Amino acid sequence: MKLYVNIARAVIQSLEMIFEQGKFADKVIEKVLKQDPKWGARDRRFIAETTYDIVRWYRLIQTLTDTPSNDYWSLLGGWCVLHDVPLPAWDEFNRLQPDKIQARLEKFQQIRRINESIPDWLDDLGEQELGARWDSELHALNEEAEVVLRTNTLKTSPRELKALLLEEHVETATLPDVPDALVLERRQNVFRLPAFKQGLFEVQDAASQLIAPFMRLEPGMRVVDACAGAGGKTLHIASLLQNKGRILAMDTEEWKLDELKKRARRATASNIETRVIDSSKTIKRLEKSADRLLLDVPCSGLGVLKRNPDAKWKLSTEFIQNVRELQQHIINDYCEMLKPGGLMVYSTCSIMPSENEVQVKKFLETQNGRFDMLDEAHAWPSEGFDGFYMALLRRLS
Ligand SMILES: C[S@@+](CC[C@H](N)C(=O)[O-])C[C@H]1O[C@@H](n2cnc3c(N)ncnc32)[C@H](O)[C@@H]1O
Repeated sequence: MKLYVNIARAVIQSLEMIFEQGKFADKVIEKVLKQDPKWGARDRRFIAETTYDIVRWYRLIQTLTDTPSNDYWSLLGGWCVLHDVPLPAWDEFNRLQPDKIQARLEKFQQIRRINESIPDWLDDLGEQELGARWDSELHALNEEAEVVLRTNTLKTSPRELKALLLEEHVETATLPDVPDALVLERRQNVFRLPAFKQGLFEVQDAASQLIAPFMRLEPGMRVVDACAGAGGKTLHIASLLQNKGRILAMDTEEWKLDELKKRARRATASNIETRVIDSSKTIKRLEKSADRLLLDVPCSGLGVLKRNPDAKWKLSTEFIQNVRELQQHIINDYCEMLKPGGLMVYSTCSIMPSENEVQVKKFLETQNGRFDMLDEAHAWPSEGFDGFYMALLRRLS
């Protein structure tokens, strides 16, 4: 493995955009990779994977190289040393001493927050909230995320899709507990495949694919997805309803709903209506209208650090506190859209109890017996996919 200067520059540029300009890692990679059409698949993979890896291990590499936090060349050099990539004799790497880096690795491996590369405050929070479980979950959150597809059952079956992808040289594996999921054997860009353009699948983590089936949907139902975003779960709901019944997809961000509409067209999901939430009146008008309600609320994202490792450097205690308040507001106000006897799912992609079971408990207490909980489940990062929480609640009156 040899490091070429234009590839190294692309990694440095990506790191600067993520750390200095606060941009999201996935968007940065997408933009940087468009810069040079001559880069082959290996170069592209190297730029993307190395950037993600340095973001993931930022604190560890910075400690080992003993450099200022914005010295991205030293971070890349440190990454090369740790991955046995020969350091080119470039001025940018002059100050690095590979032997020292290796020696410091042994020392700092003993300190979890450095070895697992996490800010002190976040390590404290995880420990406080999850106790002994935090150690294994934190470790798992540093693994690379799998690429998982969700078969669009409005157009094909997992079996047919698997065979078709194989013809396109994409090998996948099925998952026994997630019927529509296919896991890629080898990471690759699936958005270029004809099968994607034909709407035969969406990319959606296996844990995220547990949410829609948890809603106990039946074709013909009236469903409200109140925090629909760009519609990852809305489209899954549409598949499960077999295009029968109605889905109202809502969000405060219009641009996300616009993206949802595009995806729905590709998927031939014909029963989705979108509505922007611009005031509390939008919710009030829908009182007692839904058989099923999904509240996939905004959260810290602390269950999905495998795919968004930059979040651990951007989150703050203040943000998490604000998001907890928003979650309480959403569950208490939006629950009124449910018909008596209807079911709602409260879900997050966080593993922190303060955003999950604690929120649901607080909600049930304030509702004085109007709701009860029928079921609750966790998907843990240590089980191989993203971390999610889901609670199934019933409106009694
Ligand atoms: C976890 S994301 C939803 C992801 C989406 N359900 C999916 O599966 O792709 C939470 C969404 O809630 C939206 N949101 C934020 N504040 C909201 C509010 N007060 N009411 C409804 N949605 C809100 C955000 O714009 C974001 O799209």
